[in-house]
Amino acid sequence: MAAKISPSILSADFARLAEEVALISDTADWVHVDVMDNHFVPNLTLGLPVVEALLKHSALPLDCHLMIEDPDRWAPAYAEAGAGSVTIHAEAAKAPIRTLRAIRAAGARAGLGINPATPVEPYEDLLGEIDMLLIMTVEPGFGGQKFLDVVLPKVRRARQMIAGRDLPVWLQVDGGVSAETIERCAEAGADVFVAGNAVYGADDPAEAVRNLRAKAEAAAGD
Ligand SMILES: O=C(CO)[C@@H](O)[C@H](O)COP(=O)(O)O
Repeated sequence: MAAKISPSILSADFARLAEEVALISDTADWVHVDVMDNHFVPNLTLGLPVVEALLKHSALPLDCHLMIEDPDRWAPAYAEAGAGSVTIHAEAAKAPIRTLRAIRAAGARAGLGINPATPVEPYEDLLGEIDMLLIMTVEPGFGGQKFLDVVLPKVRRARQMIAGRDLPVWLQVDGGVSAETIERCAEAGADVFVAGNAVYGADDPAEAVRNLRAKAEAAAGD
């Protein structure tokens, strides 16, 4: 599958979100929105009202990543609001199958996220319930952290699991993805790349997205 780039607005100027999203709307595929509640992760960002507002101003679908303690309660509302994709964390969800089905029933793609130290194997049987598996390549909570190479073998195993079941599940990596690290992620089998600092920290965010895509596709042999 061709690489998909999902710039994270965590690294954008929160006071100018619509303009920041417009900067990448011609070159990116998705807009990654990090919802953090200061419980599941030690940071507080934004929630449903901001997502609803942003939906009216984004030409690209929103890829909402819920880093919150109670995703079972909140995830369906993001899908109903019009998010293109809603990802819940395996470590937080108490009823993941019900919640993933509710996300799909509301018309969004359902994502399951796992932290760097969470093994992927226990979730193999859930692959049929999801459209995307998100593997964190930093500890969740903040942008601008160093990429964790130690997670790459898990990305490789996840790709094998998905291929083994012949499922159309996208494999997303999130955290520390940059022009220096994206090739390693693509070689390991990732096909959706979240990048915050590498895009919004660049002088030309649109060009940064083009560059990331070119590197990912070259590494994947696309
Ligand atoms: O979910 C998170 C952080 O928890 C990410 O989406 C970051 O926002 C990615 O930012 P960079 O590491 O690419 O700067």
